[in-house]
Amino acid sequence: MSTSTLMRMRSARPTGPRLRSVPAGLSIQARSKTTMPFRLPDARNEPNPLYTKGSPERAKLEEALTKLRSQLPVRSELFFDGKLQASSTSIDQPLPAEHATTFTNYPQATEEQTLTAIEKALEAKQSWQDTPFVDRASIFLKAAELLTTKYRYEIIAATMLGQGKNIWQGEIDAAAELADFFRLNCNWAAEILEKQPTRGSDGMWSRIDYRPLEGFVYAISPFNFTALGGNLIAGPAIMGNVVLWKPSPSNVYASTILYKVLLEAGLPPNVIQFVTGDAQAITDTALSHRDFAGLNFIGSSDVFRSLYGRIGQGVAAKTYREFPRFVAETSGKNFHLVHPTADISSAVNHTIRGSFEYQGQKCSATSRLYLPESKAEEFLTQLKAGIKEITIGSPDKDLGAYMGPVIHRGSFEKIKSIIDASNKDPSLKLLAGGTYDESVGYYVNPTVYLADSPDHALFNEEIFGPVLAVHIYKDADWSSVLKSVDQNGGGFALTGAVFAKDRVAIREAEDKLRYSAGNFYINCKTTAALIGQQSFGGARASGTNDKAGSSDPLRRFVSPRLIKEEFFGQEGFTYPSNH
Ligand SMILES: NC(=O)c1ccc[n+]([C@@H]2O[C@H](COP(=O)([O-])OP(=O)(O)OC[C@H]3O[C@@H](n4cnc5c(N)ncnc54)[C@H](O)[C@@H]3O)[C@@H](O)[C@H]2O)c1
Ligand SMILES: N[C@@H](CCC=O)C(=O)O
Repeated sequence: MSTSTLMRMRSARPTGPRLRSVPAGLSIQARSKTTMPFRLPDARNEPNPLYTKGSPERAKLEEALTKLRSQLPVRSELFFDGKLQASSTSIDQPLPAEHATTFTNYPQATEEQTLTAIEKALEAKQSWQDTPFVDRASIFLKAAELLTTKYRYEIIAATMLGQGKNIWQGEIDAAAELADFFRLNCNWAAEILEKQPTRGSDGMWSRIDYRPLEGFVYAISPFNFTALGGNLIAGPAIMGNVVLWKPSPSNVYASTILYKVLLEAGLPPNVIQFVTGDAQAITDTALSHRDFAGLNFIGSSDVFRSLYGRIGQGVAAKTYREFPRFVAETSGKNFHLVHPTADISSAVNHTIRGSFEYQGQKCSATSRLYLPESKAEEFLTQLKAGIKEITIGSPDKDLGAYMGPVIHRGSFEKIKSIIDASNKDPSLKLLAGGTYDESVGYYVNPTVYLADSPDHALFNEEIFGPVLAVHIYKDADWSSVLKSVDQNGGGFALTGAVFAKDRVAIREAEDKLRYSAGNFYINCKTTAALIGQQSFGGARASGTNDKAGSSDPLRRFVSPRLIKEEFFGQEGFTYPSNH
């Protein structure tokens, strides 16, 4: 064998670590059609106007609310195959604040329509995945701009009336968080596309082609955040996937606006199919399809369990071409654990917000509170005083109200039955609320029970309403209360917070509660993770913990292909050691 042949052979094998220089996060080459490097706008969070009385933003929002009121009931859409679709049946969503008024009616897709939507999405797949990343990203960046300008007040108003949110809750959800998701998903996608092998050898180049999944992604969104539907579709779509989106029946109208904004921003109509109607029927059709490739779900754990089981059966029966991916963020039973050294008034304020903002209808809402005996009276006195200041009212007729209605009759009935049973339970002491009023809308007063036992059902069932369970522990029992916090919570592990000044106590809580919450907060409430700063998700029964608000879930919706290319021909097949 000639010397030159040996040298070439060696050069085709790894010669040790060698870092290729990757331009610091800037130069993303789209897979096709464009070779221009580009830089995405820096990741940022949308600023929130304050909406104080008399401010220009408040005036614009009031105008949008008045206009929306005058149009009720508004029509939600069924949109697939590039156009609005007719439907022979539709369902009414009452206004949560006034159940006698219909907020919207939304069409119900037939099985045939759902199938057509899937087929049309699959037809659009090739051209969407061939669309350069720069163009896909640009559509979502433009949609964020439209949402925060032209459509800001319209979509906030829709979220306020349809979901029963006050101004602040509407703003942080439907304008800010939604725009953050559209913008930051572009940055996260870029982060993934840039992840390329950094070790190389002379004579060859290895690279990764981040392929979208081969089939379609099925996105199912919950009622409580307009932004979450936007995130469930945006992540997979920016990575080049086509998506069948089934919005929540209790968030159809705001989701319709969101969808139309994407079309206006230039999204080809068949990339995301907007299919409304019966959850089980649409899901049956989607999960029976050979091209079902991934589920992006946010909702309750029980629904996810049934979907997981159903997909498992499909996998066992070889229904699908590929093993479907799932990303699912589900329920919580979230705790505030207060140490004797805590700043009590701060912990009280955080607890009021965590438990009662948006009527406790955040997956992250605080619903378990653990107080040390030495500070319990001080804490509870302040808590009760704070609750007395809480105002409740219609999102648009009483703009100053802190709380509004819960979402629908099903939710109201569930909370009401828990309150009725708790009011009669001798092992519970009612500290605040315990009342509700459905004469006009689905209103539940902020409610607090003190429980004899930390094992009571109130510490273990997700209520999804403004009901807080309190347990008082002896100061000396800090270690055993940590155990109780971990072991209760209904098997969920979404969010939790410790309030303390003592660093040793904080360290102990952080260590002992390592698996009790996917988002663990120190001296701040369990709600309000800020996209891009606090990625979000829980394990155990709270979901797959893929951390919404980061690049992680996007990685689930790509199927990387490793490409290795050699630059020299192979001359001979024997090894040097053969000679
Ligand atoms: N962890 C998170 O990030 C997060 C965020 C928001 C909400 N949530 C959870 O979501 C729940 C509240 O939202 P919700 O009331 O809309 O939840 P839900 O589970 O009732 O519904 C969620 C979605 O699933 C659909 N669905 C319901 N039954 C179905 C079935 N049998 N088959 C297929 N789809 C079905 C609904 O139509 C909706 O689109 C709470 O449990 C809350 O904790 C979690
Ligand atoms: N990410 C939100 C909760 C979303 C669930 O409802 C929060 O952190 O409060």
